[in-house]
Amino acid sequence: MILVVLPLSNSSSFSLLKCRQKESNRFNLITTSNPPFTKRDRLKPSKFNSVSCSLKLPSSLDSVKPYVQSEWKTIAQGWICSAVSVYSLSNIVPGLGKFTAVMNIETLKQQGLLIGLLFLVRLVSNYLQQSFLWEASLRSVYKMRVCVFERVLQRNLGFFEGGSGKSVGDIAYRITAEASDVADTIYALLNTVVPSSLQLLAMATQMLSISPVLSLVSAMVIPLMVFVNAYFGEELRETSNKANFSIAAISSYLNEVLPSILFVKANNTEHIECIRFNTLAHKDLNERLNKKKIKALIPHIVQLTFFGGLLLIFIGSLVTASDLSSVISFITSLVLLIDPIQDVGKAYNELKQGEPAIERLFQLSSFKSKVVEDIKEVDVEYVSGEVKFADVSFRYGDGDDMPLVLNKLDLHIKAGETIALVGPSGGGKTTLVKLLLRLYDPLCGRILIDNHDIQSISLRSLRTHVGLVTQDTTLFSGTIAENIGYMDMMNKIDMERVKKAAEIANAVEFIQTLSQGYATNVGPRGSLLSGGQKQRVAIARALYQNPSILVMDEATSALDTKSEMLVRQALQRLMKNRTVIVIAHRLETVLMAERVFCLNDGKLEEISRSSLMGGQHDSLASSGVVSSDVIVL
Ligand SMILES: Nc1ncnc2c1ncn2[C@@H]1O[C@H](COP(=O)(O)OP(=O)(O)OP(=O)(O)O)[C@@H](O)[C@H]1O
Repeated sequence: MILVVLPLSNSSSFSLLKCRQKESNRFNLITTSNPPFTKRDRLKPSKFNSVSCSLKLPSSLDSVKPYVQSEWKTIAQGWICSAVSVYSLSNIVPGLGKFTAVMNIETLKQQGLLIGLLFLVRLVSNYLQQSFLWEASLRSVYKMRVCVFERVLQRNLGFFEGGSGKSVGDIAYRITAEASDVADTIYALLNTVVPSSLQLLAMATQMLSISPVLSLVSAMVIPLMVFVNAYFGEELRETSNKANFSIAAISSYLNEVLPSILFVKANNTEHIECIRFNTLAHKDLNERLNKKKIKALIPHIVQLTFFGGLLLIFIGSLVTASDLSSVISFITSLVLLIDPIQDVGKAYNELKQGEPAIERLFQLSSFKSKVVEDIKEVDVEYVSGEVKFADVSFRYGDGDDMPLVLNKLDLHIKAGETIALVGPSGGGKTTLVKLLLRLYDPLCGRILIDNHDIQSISLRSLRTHVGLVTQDTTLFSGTIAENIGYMDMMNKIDMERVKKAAEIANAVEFIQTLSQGYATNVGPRGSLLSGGQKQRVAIARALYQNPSILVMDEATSALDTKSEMLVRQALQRLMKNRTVIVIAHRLETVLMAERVFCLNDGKLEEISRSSLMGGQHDSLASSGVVSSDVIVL
C-alpha cells in the first residue's frame, strides 16, 4: 500500500520538524505559511516561484540569484568590510616601501605604528567580511533547502514511486550534502565578486603608478592563468558531476538497505550487501579522488605560472630600477596580487564544482504538477461520506502503451456504508484508493464526494475528510502522543483527544506499560513497538483525525491471536459512523463489510457475501481474491 506521507518517512521526523520550529522561533520566523522565513528572510514569492516553479531549468546562477539577492543587506555589510580591508592594505604597501628610505628612529617608529594599526584594521575587517558573507551564503542555502523541500513534497506520487528514476536516498542527498556544496560556491562567488576585484584593482593601481611598463609586462601573465583556469574548470565540473552521482548512489543504497536490516540479517546476506556497498564505495573513491586531484592541481599550476612571471619581472626590475623603494613597493603589490588572483581562480573552480549540485538541487523543484489545484477549488467543511466513481479509467505513465489499471469503473458507496474491495494482486485496489485521495487524477471519468467533484475541492480539505490506515504502518520517530496527534503536531496536540483515541484503539493498555507513557519515543519508523502496537497507534491516529471517509488496507502480517483480536476490535470501532473502503485480505474482514466488490483487470464486480461464506470461497481463494488463510464463520 502506498502511503500518503511517504516522502517524509526517510528524511523527516518529529524531532526534526520541531527543531525546524525551534529554529524558526530563534530567527523569529513567520509561520503563517510554509516555508517559514523571518521578516528579513521573507522571500519575494513571485521571484522565488518564478525560479522554482518553472518547468524549464534556469541556468545554475539564475536559480540561486533570488535567494542570494534576498540577503543583500548582509552581503553589502560584507563588501563594505572588504573595502575597508583593501583600503588598509593599499596603505600598507607604500608604507612598507618607505621603510628603506627611513633614516631616523622616530620616523621609523611612527611608520611602524601606522603599519601595525593598518594591519589590525585589515585583520578585523577581513574577519567581518568573511563572517558576513558566510552568513549570507548559508542563509541563502537554508532558504533554498526549505523551498526545494516544500516543492518536493508537492510533487506527484509518481515521482517517489520511481517514475522519475530518483530514489529517496538520492533526493535526501541533494537536499543535505549537495546543498552544502552550494553554500561553498555562493560564498566563493560573493567573496570574489567585490573583495578580490577591489584588491586586484588597488594593487594594479599601485603597480601602474610605480611602473606602467613593468605593470603591462606583469599583466601578460593573466591571459595564461585565465586559460589554465578555464581548461581545468571544465574538467572539474565533469568530475564533480560524476562524484555527486556516485555519492548519491551510496546514499540511495543505504536508504534502501538499512531500513531492511531485519530482512538482510534474516536472510544471512550481510556479505552480499558488503560486496554491493564496496562496489559503490569504490566507484565513489575513484570519482572523488579524480576530483580532489584536479582541485589540488589547479592552484599549483596557477602559482607556477604566476611566480614564473614574477621572477622574470623581479629580475627585470632590479636590472632597470633606479629607486629601490619603488621596486619594493612594486614587488609587494605584485605579491599581494596573488591572493585575489587565486581567489578568482578558486571561485571559478567552486562555481564549476558547484554547478552540478545547484542543477541537481533545482531539478527537484522544477516540475509541472499533474494533480493541479484549481484556483476555484473550495474547502468543504463537512461531508457526509457519499462516494461515487463515475466511468473512471486510469493508467500509470503518459504513454498509451501502458495498460489500463482501471477501466470505465463505476462505484457508488452510500454515506456511512462499509464496502470491502477484494481481488487478485495487481488488480488495481490500491490504485483506486490513490485516485480517491487525488494522488493521481483519472484519465477520464469523475470521482465525487457528496456530489462534489474531488477536483473542485482543495487537496487539503479532501485529505482531511479521507483518512488512510495503511498496511505497512507508518510511524515517525517521535513520541506516541505526537504520532497519534500527527495532524496537529505543529499547532497544539489535544491530549484529551489523543487519550480518547488511544482508548478506542485498544492502545491504552500497552501505552501505560511504557516508561514515559504517551511521551515515550517510538524510535525511527516506530521500530521500538511491536507490529500490533504500531497498528493500534495508527488506528488511534485515524481516530484522532476523525475523517468521514476511511480507507483501510488490512494488514496481512500475522499477529498473535490476542493482538489480532485487539486490532480487529479497534478497527471495528474505527469503522463506526463513517464510510469505509477496506482493501480486505481476510474473510473475517470481508464479512465486516456490507457489500463486497471484486476488482480484477480494471473491472469491478459486486459479489454476494453468501457466496464468500459458501462454496465459492474456495474458488475465490484459489484465484487470489481472498486469502486462503481464513477463519470461516
Ligand atoms: N507507480 C506505478 N507505476 C506504474 N505502475 C504501477 C504503479 N503502481 C502500481 N502499478 C501497477 O498497477 C497495477 C495495479 O496495482 P495496485 O497496486 O493498484 O494493485 P493492488 O490490487 O492494490 O495489488 P495488491 O493487492 O498486490 O496490493 C499493477 O499492475 C501494478 O504493477
